[in-house]
Amino acid sequence: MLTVYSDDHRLHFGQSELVDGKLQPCFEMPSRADTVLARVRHQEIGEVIEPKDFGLEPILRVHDAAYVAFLKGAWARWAAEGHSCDMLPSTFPARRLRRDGPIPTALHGQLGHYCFDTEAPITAGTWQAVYSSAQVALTAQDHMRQGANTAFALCRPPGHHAGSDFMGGYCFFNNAAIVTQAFLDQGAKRVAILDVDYHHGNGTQELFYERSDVLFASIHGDPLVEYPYYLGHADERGEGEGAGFNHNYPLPHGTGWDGWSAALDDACRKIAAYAPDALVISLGVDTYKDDPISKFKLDSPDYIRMGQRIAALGLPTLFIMEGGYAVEAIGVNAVNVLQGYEGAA
Ligand SMILES: NCCCNCCCCCC(O)(O)C(F)(F)F
Ligand SMILES: [Zn+2]
Repeated sequence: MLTVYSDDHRLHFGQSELVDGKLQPCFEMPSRADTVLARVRHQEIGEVIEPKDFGLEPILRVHDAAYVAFLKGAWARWAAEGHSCDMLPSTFPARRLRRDGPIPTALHGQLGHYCFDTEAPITAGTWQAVYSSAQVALTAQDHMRQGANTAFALCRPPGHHAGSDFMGGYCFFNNAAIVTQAFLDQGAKRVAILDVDYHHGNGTQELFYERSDVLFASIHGDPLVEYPYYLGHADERGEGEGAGFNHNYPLPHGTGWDGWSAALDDACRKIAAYAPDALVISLGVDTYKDDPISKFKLDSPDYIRMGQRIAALGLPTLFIMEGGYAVEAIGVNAVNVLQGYEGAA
């Protein structure tokens, strides 16, 4: 299996996230990608290549142009105002404030408009890192366009919380959505996205919620008790054209393989019935029992089983790296999925 990776990810290293009232070091750190890459190489799962540059166009097929322009120019404006620390929002358009009114011209006003939380710090290198992360995903997708049946996009920063015009939860560009749209633009009729990250892929859901050419299935911590809190319930089944093409599997804290895999089996049944031309996996491994910010109980052998069940669908499958914060185990767990998929584990 080909892996696509870019060293540009280390240009993004937020120094602080606001958690429990305190600025704390970011869990989403460069060593995450380094550890996965080391395991890819150690297990010799296949070639590792750098991304090609497909430009902004495929990104703009998913993300709002004003949002992309904001992201691209944000740091320079922040630095010009004399700041050198991470750029984080402090004011948001909550209910009954005008969310679709005039976008403020002030930097802080724009920042709150384009963020949904205080967990996507913009730094000097963030633009380059997120641009390259999207190119990593697009290069893996291009490998499949050329005939490969699978590929692994070792993306960092992750993407599944990012919507058309907002960032949050360590995410800026929705890599899984960008490659999904690329498959469709290249002639695919239907694409399924299976999000196995511990957190609901609210951004991915939002992007395809009213469409029937993308089926979205997500297995995640119940939003009643888990981030992102405000999307990811089982009654969210899609709207309009998209009704019936969105499947959420919210699960309680403490869920282990038995409960988790029951949801996986149901999601796989729905994906099989949908008969997509391609399957995109938002591969987060923060479902791991020792993950510092998550509360499921999967263990490393379970990730092999996860890969095996995904393989049983017999679909062209593109793996997109999302979350996972037990850095010592993220390599084994992510690559276990890939090796389970390939039957090599
Ligand atoms: N007290 C709640 C803290 C929640 N902090 C934000 C968690 C973000 C999770 C990001 C992720 O793992 O879903 C991604 F895949 F996008 F990286
Ligand atoms: Zn996550």
